[in-house]
Amino acid sequence: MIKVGVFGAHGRMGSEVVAAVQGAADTEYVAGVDSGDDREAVRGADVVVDFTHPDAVMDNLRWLIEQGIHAVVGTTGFDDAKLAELRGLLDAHPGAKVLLAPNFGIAAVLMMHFAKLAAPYFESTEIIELHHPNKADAPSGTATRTAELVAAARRDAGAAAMPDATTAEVPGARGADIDGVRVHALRITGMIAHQEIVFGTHGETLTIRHDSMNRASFMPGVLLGVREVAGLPDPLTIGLEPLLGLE
Ligand SMILES: NC(=O)c1ccc[n+]([C@@H]2O[C@H](COP(=O)([O-])OP(=O)(O)OC[C@H]3O[C@@H](n4cnc5c(N)ncnc54)[C@H](O)[C@@H]3O)[C@@H](O)[C@H]2O)c1
Ligand SMILES: O=C(O)C1=N[C@H](C(=O)O)CCC1
Repeated sequence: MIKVGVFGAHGRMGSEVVAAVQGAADTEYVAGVDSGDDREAVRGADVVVDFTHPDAVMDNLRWLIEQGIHAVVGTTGFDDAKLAELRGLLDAHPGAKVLLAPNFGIAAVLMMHFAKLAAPYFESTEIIELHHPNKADAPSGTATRTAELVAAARRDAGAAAMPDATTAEVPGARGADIDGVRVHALRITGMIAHQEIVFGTHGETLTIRHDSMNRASFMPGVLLGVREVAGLPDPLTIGLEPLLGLE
């Protein structure tokens, strides 16, 4: 049995994770920790799953790594500075492994993979992400990672800069520039998590769309992470792709 703790246990995602861990045959739920609770409650866990807040996650990870507890992290809002700090912490405290995935939906991971494959064949690519209005970070972690994957695939293929004649712009009208890829973030009541990647070339367009209909959709990916994290080859793994044989 894999002993599992949950940080953010009272939240929208954390409560789904508690139910998934309690329902799986090979995992044992140790404890849940939410804002203000003592993290000591998860001592004894092999793995802690973190779905908290971009402002809280680094402090949680520092503690877990110092205790040698593996972490499966869904919390978003990671930038280069946070990733560098995380790598430093893992170097200083060998033992704990961290799996950090901006999206645990298997179909969402496939969407990112397909976008990476398509990117070199199109002059233009833009991303539209649509989420519920309670989300703290924009653009989403998924959109940011998709933009980075598209940009890297275009660079590897020697693609020219995307055409864009805009010279007069109301700030924000063209979205955020992530590694040269425009990302547009919508916050819409009633939605959960959705994304479109729109590709265009002469006379043809391609749109790849993914929709999460509920938060249970993320649980197969979270449980896969819980099962695999201890055996991952590197201290830090970003994205679920290697666990699905996609790279
Ligand atoms: N990777 C994925 O597949 C995926 C899917 C959905 C959401 N997310 C991300 O997960 C995060 C949480 O999303 P949510 O919708 O569940 O948010 P939420 O606000 O519903 O839940 C977050 C919970 O964390 C708690 N919390 C805050 N600080 C804490 C701390 N220091 N220790 C313990 N608990 C703390 C809050 O009280 C809250 O209960 C966000 O960053 C979101 O973008 C990722
Ligand atoms: O609900 C959220 O918040 C989500 N966040 C992730 C992101 O930022 O990509 C994944 C989808 C849901």
